Amino acid sequence: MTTNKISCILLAGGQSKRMGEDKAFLKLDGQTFLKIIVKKLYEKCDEIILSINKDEEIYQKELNEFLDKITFIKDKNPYDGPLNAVASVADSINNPYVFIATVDTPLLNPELIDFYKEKISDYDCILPVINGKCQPLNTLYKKDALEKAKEVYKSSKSLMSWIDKLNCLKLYEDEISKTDKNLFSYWSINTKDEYERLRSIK
Ligand SMILES: Nc1nc2c(ncn2[C@@H]2O[C@H](COP(=O)(O)OP(=O)(O)OP(=O)(O)O)[C@@H](O)[C@H]2O)c(=O)[nH]1
Repeated sequence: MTTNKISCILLAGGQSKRMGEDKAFLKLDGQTFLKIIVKKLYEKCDEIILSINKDEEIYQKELNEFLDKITFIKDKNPYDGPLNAVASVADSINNPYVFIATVDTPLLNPELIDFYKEKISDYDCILPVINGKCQPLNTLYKKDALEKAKEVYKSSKSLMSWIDKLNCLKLYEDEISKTDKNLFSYWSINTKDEYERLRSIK
C-alpha cells in the first residue's frame, strides 16, 4: 500500500566544536534549539528519529510532550559525521518519505516539508542549492535513498558522495524562497558570532 507518511530524522549528535557547547541546548526566546525544532517536526512528521551520541535521558525531560512520536537512536560509530548518522538510522525508517533536519537551524520553516513533498515526484531527493552551495540537510528524501547511504558510508564519510549516487531535483533560491522567504531554514548557527547575530535579530 502506498502511503504519504513521513519520517523525520533530527541530527543532534554532532560535536559542536566551533560553538564550544552542545548546539542542541542553546536557547532562543527561552527554548532550546532542540525543543524548537522537535515542536516544528512534530506537527508535520508521523515519527521523529532523534539521532544522538549522548544518553537519551539527557533529551527526554526536555521533550516530554513529544515523546509519543520520538525514537532515540545512537550512531553506530559515535561522532563520525552526518552520513554515518543517516546510515545508522536507515533500517529504522518505516515510511516512504524522510525529511532530514539539523539541530542547529532553529529558524527551519516546516512548511518546506509539504513543499518538497509536492515536488519530489519520481526523484530520490530534493537538493536545495543556496548561494551556489548544495544543502543535503533540511531536505526531503525517499526511504530507498537511505539504503544507498549505508553503501556509500562503507567507503566515504561525505554526504555529497552519497548525493552523487542519487537522482535529486535541484531547487534554487527563487523556488525555495516562495515558502521560506529569507531562506532561514539553511542558516546554521555554528559559532558564537552566529548565535549572537541570531539573538540580535530575534
Ligand atoms: N547523530 C549525529 N549527528 C551529527 C554528527 N555530526 C554532525 N551531526 C549533526 O549534523 C548537523 C550538522 O553538523 P555540523 O555543524 O556539520 O557538525 P557539528 O559536529 O554539529 O559541529 P562542529 O563540530 O562545529 O563541526 C548538526 O545538527 C549536528 O548535530 C554525528 O556524528 N552524528
